[in-house]
Amino acid sequence: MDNPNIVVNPHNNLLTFEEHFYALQDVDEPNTYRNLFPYDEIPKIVFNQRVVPINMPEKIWITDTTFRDGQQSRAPYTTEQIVRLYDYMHRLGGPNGIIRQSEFFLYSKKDRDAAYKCMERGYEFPEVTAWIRANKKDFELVKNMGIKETGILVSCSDYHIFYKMKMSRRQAMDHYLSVVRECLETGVRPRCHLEDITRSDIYGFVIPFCLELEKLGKEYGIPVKIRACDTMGFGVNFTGAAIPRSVPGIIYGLHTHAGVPSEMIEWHGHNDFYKAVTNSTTAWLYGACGVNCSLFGIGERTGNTPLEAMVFEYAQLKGTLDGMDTRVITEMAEYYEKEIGYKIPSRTPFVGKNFNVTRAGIHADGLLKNEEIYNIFDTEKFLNRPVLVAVSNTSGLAGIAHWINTYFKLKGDDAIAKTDPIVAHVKDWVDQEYASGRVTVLTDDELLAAIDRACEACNKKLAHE
Ligand SMILES: CC(C)C(=O)C(=O)O
Repeated sequence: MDNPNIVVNPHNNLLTFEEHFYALQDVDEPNTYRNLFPYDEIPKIVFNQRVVPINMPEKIWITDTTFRDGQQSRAPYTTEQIVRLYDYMHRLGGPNGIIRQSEFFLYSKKDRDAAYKCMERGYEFPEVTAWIRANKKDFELVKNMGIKETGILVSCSDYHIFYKMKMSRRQAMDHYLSVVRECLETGVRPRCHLEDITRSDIYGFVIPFCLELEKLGKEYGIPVKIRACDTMGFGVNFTGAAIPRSVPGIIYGLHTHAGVPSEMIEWHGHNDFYKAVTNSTTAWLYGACGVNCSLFGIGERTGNTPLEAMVFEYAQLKGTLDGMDTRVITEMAEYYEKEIGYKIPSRTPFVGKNFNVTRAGIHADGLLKNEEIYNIFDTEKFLNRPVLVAVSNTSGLAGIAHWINTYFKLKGDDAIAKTDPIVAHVKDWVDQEYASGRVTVLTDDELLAAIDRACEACNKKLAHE
């Protein structure tokens, strides 16, 4: 054989090198990786010291699952709410389409109406894609609606294959391939959601399966997307950690061994171990172009990767926002709280009420001297959210002065100093409040009233002098 990349198997079929080495391992018993996931113990992170190279694609992007995985975990949005959020996402993602796609259920008429209404907006980005039952009728529906891509569930761990689907790996793979073929026959681009990849047999199932998917895609001239779903949030990004938990290892395997181009690899994370954001960033760094996110991380259990977080990860990695308008994030948060009625936890980065609010007096003193000392970046410029000091028993004169300056937008020579008598008056009142047993922070209205009283008192004093 001249070509060293072609191998002849015992049945005399010509196999590529990868197919030969990564043949499906059709095991009799499920591999549940009991050493990693003992179930009656906390899952383990093990290291095999295999290190794979960083390989960030030149173009990276975000895809959105707010209306699919995000909606699975809450009461359905109304059509108007979906369209409004979609409009916001279009503005946030900017003209370069950094928020590239958004996926929609098409099960009910209401689902389809929402998808239609978003498509009618005529935006190039985010492209509307589908999530459907994997059968011919639904592929036809996708096609007839003019949608080019649909998600298809292809669960890949033995937990799913053996326990949920009650199949062997071979049966599962054949079943998935026949469904994907049907999709390709309709002319719709399949996006294969490899559910539970972080508990799957990467070499024994995932890579052989992806090699077959690649072949199918080539046969139909339609590239097949691979979405690596960290369904239970088990992924880790530590150097030298072993697959299937290693995010770098999984992305490397898909790209290098299964030959999936970076543009066709997407990571879908969950936050069960607080790692959704960092795992998604890792997926970018090791060769996935796409990370799939939901707005504010709202999704199953602990949620998905928050979309707004990846906007800032993008900017940090690329050194540019590439046209994204981050101020829209604040508008979305306000809309979400006022119109949808969801209270964003106050400490949520970038959007929570307190994300850039400092309370301790000593910090407030620093802020008053130079706000960079206690603010992550110019949050007023990028999020329309000036850095704030909440007034409490520990705020001190500096905290109260900062609150007044921020609230009344007093800058430069107009700014009030912590030595101003008005500040001292307000502080006396604050001290009395806490001395009489108060434990909560002061509200804006209470502070405004205290400032009015302080101004009156100072004016009276001036009049007497
Ligand atoms: C159901 C699948 C596709 C998913 O969203 C996940 O694995 O989190």
